Amino acid sequence: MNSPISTQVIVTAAQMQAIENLIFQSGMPVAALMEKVALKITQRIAQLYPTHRFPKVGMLVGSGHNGGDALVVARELHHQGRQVKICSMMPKAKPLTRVHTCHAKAIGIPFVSLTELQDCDLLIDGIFGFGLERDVAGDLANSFNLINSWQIPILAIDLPSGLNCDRGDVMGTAIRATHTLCLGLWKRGLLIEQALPYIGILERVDFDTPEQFIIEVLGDRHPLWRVDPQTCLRQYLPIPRPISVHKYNLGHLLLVVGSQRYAGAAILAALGAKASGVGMLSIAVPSSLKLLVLAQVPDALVIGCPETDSGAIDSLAGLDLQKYQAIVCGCGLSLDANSVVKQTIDSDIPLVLDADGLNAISPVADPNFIRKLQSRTNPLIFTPHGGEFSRLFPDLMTSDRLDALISAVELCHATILLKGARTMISFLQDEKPRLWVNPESTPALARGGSGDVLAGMIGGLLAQGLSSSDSAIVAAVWHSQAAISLANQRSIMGVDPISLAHHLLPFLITVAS
Ligand SMILES: NC(=O)C1=CN([C@@H]2O[C@H](COP(=O)(O)OP(=O)(O)OC[C@H]3O[C@@H](n4cnc5c(N)ncnc54)[C@H](O)[C@@H]3O)[C@@H](O)[C@H]2O)[C@H](O)CC1
Ligand SMILES: [K+]
Repeated sequence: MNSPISTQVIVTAAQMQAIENLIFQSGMPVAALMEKVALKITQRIAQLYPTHRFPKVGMLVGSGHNGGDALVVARELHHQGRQVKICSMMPKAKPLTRVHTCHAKAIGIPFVSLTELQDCDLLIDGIFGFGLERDVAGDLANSFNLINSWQIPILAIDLPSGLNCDRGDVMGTAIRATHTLCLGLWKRGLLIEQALPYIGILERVDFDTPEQFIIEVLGDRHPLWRVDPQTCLRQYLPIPRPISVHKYNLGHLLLVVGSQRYAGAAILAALGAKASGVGMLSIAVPSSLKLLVLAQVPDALVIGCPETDSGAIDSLAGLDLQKYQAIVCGCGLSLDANSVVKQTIDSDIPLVLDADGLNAISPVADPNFIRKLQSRTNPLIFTPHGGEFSRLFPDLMTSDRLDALISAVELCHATILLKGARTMISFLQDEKPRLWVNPESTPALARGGSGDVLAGMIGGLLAQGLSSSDSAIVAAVWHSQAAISLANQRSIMGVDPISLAHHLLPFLITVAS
């Protein structure tokens, strides 16, 4: 994923502070950086919240440099003609915050009690940034709850006050922002699902963090990265095709999918795979589903397999798995096809395991089986949602999502795509774990069948020669961006999986233009 490092790296508060210290030690004054950051915040406020619609702005100011940022913003907004009021939320302040307080008073900005901010059109949250040390409690917690009850738009500087910068959890209570301007580098806690209800729309305000300082603190094998969706799609899609290429050189993908109970999943995975542009698509289904699937995907080679009494695939007898460039196994398979799943793992062909393909191997606990997974020479991709992940790795879900995912990857050496409001993809790179967060999605995707489309897309990209990590990341970004685009056209209720699959390619044209 080729973008400047500062646009993609995810850091903890301690790492951000260490990078900031290098900036200061090299000669940049703290006050100068605060001015630079605050001016950029002010410019963004002017774009997002124009004066004619948001004339009265209330500043919530804490004791640290987050409060200092807010005071510089207050000064600038005042000079630009807004009606600014400031509420100092804490009695003491750091020296730099104190001098900005004095200046703001001297130029006539009123300092008021909290309740006097209730008539504002916009609130700026500069109470805590990455310096939050303990739970928000007592009167301060009551103030946070009061602010949240007002229904006034709130723009949070760096992060919503009360959110843990690293874990994204609420420390006591937190401000529910409508917009968050993350300063400098992406903070870990802002990319964690439980923080989402507090963050609103998330943006990063760049202040030209020097790359050498980032690398000095993070090293060159930093694990946590945020995908830039537009860059990712432009870099990888559409997959270029030589002018005289043959369909057999564009990958042959096998889907091992479907059961009488879950027939639709086979079709949805096939539609996702088709959109990937894969050269040849074969679909192994229980024989009773063959005509149904063929009618929906006439361009695929549909293979009717022997089936169990319950209508699941009984065996892949007669299929030479070695002739495929990739296999997707699991969508709608049911739990009666477990032996088939084992067969696909034993084949050592690049493999995507989804849904019942994952349930068939849950929990991953037997040391011999783990060794078998580790010793595969070809890519193995797991695509669990949270529930499937917990069943796969019951001992790991106790820690936070990012840590749990990295531990799972270290355990079984697979590429794992953990689905959710912030889908994360982790894998080993040069034997070290790496994790990418897909930062944009839509709740429109919380719908049966979305995951089947995704699994097919990943398989199609894998069969065409993308690495396992690139296949998973590119498919996740494409899937979610197409869903966002479709939701904009048809509302959040209109993103059913068939429509989504049909929208994948038209959406791609809009990205390229
Ligand atoms: N490189 C950058 O990202 C820049 C960051 N800036 C801004 O500075 C803040 C971080 O500032 P800092 O002073 O370290 O911390 P805070 O402003 O978050 O506040 C800490 C302050 O609050 C006290 N405190 C902590 N927890 C509690 C609590 N639960 N209850 C009461 N009081 C608490 C603590 O003792 C401190 O006094 C960063 O987020 C940016 O907004 C720079 O301005 C520009 C560069
Ligand atoms: K804040």
